Amino acid sequence: MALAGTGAFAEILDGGEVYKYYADGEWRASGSGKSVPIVNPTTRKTQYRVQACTQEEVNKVMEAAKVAQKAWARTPLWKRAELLHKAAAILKEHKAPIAECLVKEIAKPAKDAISEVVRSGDLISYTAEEGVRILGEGKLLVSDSFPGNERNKYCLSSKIPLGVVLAIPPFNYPVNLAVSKIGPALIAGNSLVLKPPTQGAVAALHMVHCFHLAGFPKGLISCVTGKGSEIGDFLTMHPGVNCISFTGGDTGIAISKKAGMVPLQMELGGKDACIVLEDADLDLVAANIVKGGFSYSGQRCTAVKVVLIMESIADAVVEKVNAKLAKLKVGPPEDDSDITPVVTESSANFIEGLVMDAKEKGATFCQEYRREGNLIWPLLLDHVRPDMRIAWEEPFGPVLPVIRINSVEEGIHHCNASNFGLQGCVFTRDINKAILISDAMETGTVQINSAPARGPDHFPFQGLKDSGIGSQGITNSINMMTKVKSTVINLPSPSYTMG
Ligand SMILES: NC(=O)C1=CN([C@@H]2O[C@H](COP(=O)(O)OP(=O)(O)OC[C@H]3O[C@@H](n4cnc5c(N)ncnc54)[C@H](OP(=O)(O)O)[C@@H]3O)[C@@H](O)[C@H]2O)C=CC1
Ligand SMILES: O=C(O)[C@H](O)COP(=O)(O)O
Repeated sequence: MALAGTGAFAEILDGGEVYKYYADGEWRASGSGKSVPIVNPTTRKTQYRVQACTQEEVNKVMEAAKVAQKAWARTPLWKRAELLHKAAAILKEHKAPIAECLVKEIAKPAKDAISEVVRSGDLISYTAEEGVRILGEGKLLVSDSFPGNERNKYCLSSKIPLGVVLAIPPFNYPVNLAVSKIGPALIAGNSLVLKPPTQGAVAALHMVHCFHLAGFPKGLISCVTGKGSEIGDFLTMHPGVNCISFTGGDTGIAISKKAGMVPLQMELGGKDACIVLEDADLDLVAANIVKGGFSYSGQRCTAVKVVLIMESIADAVVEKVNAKLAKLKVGPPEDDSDITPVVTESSANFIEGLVMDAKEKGATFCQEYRREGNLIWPLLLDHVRPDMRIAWEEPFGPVLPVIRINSVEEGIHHCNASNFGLQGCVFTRDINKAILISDAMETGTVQINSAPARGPDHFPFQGLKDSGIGSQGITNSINMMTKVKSTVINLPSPSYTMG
């Protein structure tokens, strides 16, 4: 049942073929007269079209954002939170049409699509509450805590907004990884310009409309569409931008080199390692390798991307994983398949390249390699060696390499030799060993006895090395979208309270 672009969302399409972009509180067609096709990964046919916005339209959006932010900064915290709660409720109320967009644009399984929207509403509400708390207090410092000073100065320090935040989320969570930036930016008193991924842009436009329906001030939130390769640099290098929050691949590394003197929040690629010790619960390991490595067809930055398993238990675990992989449902996202088509043909081709390289170099194929269009059947590659590309590169697909190790040190070495440092996980019944290994792994997060995951969304989430800059997670995102202001009261003479 076609839900996208109808009912409450009809004005985004406005009876046309091309979804409009959002600026100054209204839906607009771009003056470029051009549009960007969004190809359905399952049918490989154009599903939707969005505006190819112009640089002039970006300039106007930035000007409006700057003006709107000044008024928004004078909006009481409770009022900001109230509007965010309203947007969250509207988002959850309309989860069906937004989930339909996720199914059609990024082939997200229907149930996962619904849960992404609900999770996003919960994230917005949690952010509203957290923001009221942490932004509702500051610090008072007295001068005499520093040697040689009397108590004749009071310093009041508080967190104030940065200005205009540019948010750029990736295709695989175009709603959740957008609101994970939008919520913190708004509660902190900033305005927000969103450039959604092309694949996922219509889901993002529907999400933006929920903020529109909630009644946010005109110009405070904008959403410009267009290929990142065409409009991206103009956005990230725009003088009107005071902060960039980006989630995606190594594009983020290039952006960090081009951006001006602005705070950057970068959540980039990952090669999350799963280290399995001999005393691990092998059924737990197998379940987490399958869930961690193959959910959403491996298209998660926190997916398990390499298994480093002690030789003595490798056969047993590989057998258990293969048995579970055989039971996964492979097909279209509408049928709630476990494995659905990857997002683009170029992504499928990249994955195939890694598989063929592994084949040439002698990896053991636990399943026949099978691909139909963008649909790739789950594939476990055993006896992978470090000279194979898949030992190091991020397939972002349902293909998982297993490297057999003979010592924990070997596993830690491989994990730390990666350019990535997002998450990792270790399976063992010995908590002391787990802590030692966690401390040794150069990653932002280590999961003990579970697969890597960003959620729940209030946990700090950060990438080291090429996996990112700064930290996400609701509290850390709110804080990084503020700066500190100090106001010092100077007394004519020292004054001490007598107690
Ligand atoms: N660390 C994390 O939390 C996450 C990391 N990722 C990583 O992202 C990658 C897959 O996501 P994907 O969307 O393909 O990543 P990309 O880096 O290709 O794109 C991310 C976003 O950047 C935009 N973009 C592209 N080029 C530019 C540019 N020059 N300037 C500004 N923005 C630009 C894209 O727009 P457009 O779509 O129009 O090109 C998209 O909105 C994987 O490497 C994955 O590991 C994904 C999710 C979460
Ligand atoms: O980047 C991703 O792919 C998401 O951040 C993963 O989120 P999740 O681990 O909660 O699915």
